[in-house]
Amino acid sequence: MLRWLTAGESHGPSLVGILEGLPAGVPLTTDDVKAALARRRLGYGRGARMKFEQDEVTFTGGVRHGSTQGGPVAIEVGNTEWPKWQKVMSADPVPDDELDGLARNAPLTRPRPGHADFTGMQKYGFDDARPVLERASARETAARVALGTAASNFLAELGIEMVSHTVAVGTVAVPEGSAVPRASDVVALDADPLRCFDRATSDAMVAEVDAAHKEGETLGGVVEVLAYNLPPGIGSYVHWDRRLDARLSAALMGIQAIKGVEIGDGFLTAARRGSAAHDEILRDGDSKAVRHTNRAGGIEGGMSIGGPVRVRAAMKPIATVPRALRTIDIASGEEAKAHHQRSDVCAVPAAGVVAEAMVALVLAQAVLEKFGGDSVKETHRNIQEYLAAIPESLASSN
Ligand SMILES: Cc1cc2nc3c(=O)[nH]c(=O)nc-3n(C[C@H](O)[C@H](O)[C@H](O)COP(=O)(O)O)c2cc1C
Ligand SMILES: C=C(O[C@@H]1CC(C(=O)O)=C[C@@H](OP(=O)(O)O)[C@H]1O)C(=O)O
Repeated sequence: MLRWLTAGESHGPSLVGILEGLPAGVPLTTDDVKAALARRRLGYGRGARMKFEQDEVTFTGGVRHGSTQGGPVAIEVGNTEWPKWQKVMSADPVPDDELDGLARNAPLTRPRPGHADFTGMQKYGFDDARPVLERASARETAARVALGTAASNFLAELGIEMVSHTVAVGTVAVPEGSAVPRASDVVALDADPLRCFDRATSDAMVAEVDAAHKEGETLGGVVEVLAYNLPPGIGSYVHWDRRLDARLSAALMGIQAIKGVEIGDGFLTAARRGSAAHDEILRDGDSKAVRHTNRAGGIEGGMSIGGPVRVRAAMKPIATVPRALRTIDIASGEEAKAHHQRSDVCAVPAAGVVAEAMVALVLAQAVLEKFGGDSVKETHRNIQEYLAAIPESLASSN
């Protein structure tokens, strides 16, 4: 079974990700991971930290000469800002006189509504929000994107390709029925300030971010991930926790600040009449079955149907609002304004890259469950055999 785990704090020396269960023979290099991490730093509206901080990538296991070996893949994402945080975040005890007067070490006692600060302090018994926010921070998503690179390289070897894009920022959304990107559009998407596929909407999104920034506000939005060429039958209808839609939803909801997930047309479908809600099964000429619509987002009965998988995730606005929200100062017991030093105005484009990584991990896991394989070649062979064994009467072309 493919499984993964991350460790590390926002201002620690590094984040670490471990991915276990990936077959041997997946092409994977330091540059691949660096490129993916650079994409996660993109996006109009991100804070200063994205510019001065760098991710340093080191493989510490599982990869040799640019190819996975079958053992756990371990990736370390070092943080170039570590020297500034060494004392504050030291694993070993630091003498009081060395910490005294360090601004970075001042206790954070005004928890931010919308972040993990307050309840994290209650739960772990801290009187300072620092240890909570260090792990709750979405900096952790750098480790997930690093692992997602390995998963998407595996999927690419099987012909499965992915792309993500921004479909809404605040109240600005791409028009209903707009064209969706293909994997080959990634370069153009990454060059867009909001990673939006629609030029006019992207311009309006930039204006929305500028307006929010000026007013001391923050923004959320919606991202979409598409996966092409997934064989039919990935996932299962037999148990709730093996359904592909359930697993994708959990993975996307597990990203910091994601508050809603849609599979295909999702909530829109709920308002439709049945005759306009599904994807009819038609004949492609005289041969294969084909769908001319993709309302279901490529998933029926908890299984991929062979068409593009399409999922959306809704992100709430950033919790560190410059126009700080009311809270309680835990030290004084008085009402106060929540702490704010700096923050992203909008991190929706970055969330799209993270969502793509999470979808890649779940799809790689589900593909391996169905097809197995200790080498990519074996997985590939198993997929080919499965597809070849589907009787002509059931063959589909998308
Ligand atoms: C890519 C990304 C960047 C984020 N940047 C910030 C930020 O700069 N400031 C902030 O307060 N929250 C930021 N967040 C959101 C917090 O991590 C999130 O609000 C926090 O985990 C609480 O959300 P939850 O209730 O969903 O866990 C970011 C989230 C993501 C996915
Ligand atoms: C560091 C990253 O994102 C951070 C996620 C984050 C949060 O609260 O989630 C808060 C910000 O950090 P800080 O409060 O130190 O400015 C973001 O910069 C990153 O994505 O690499």
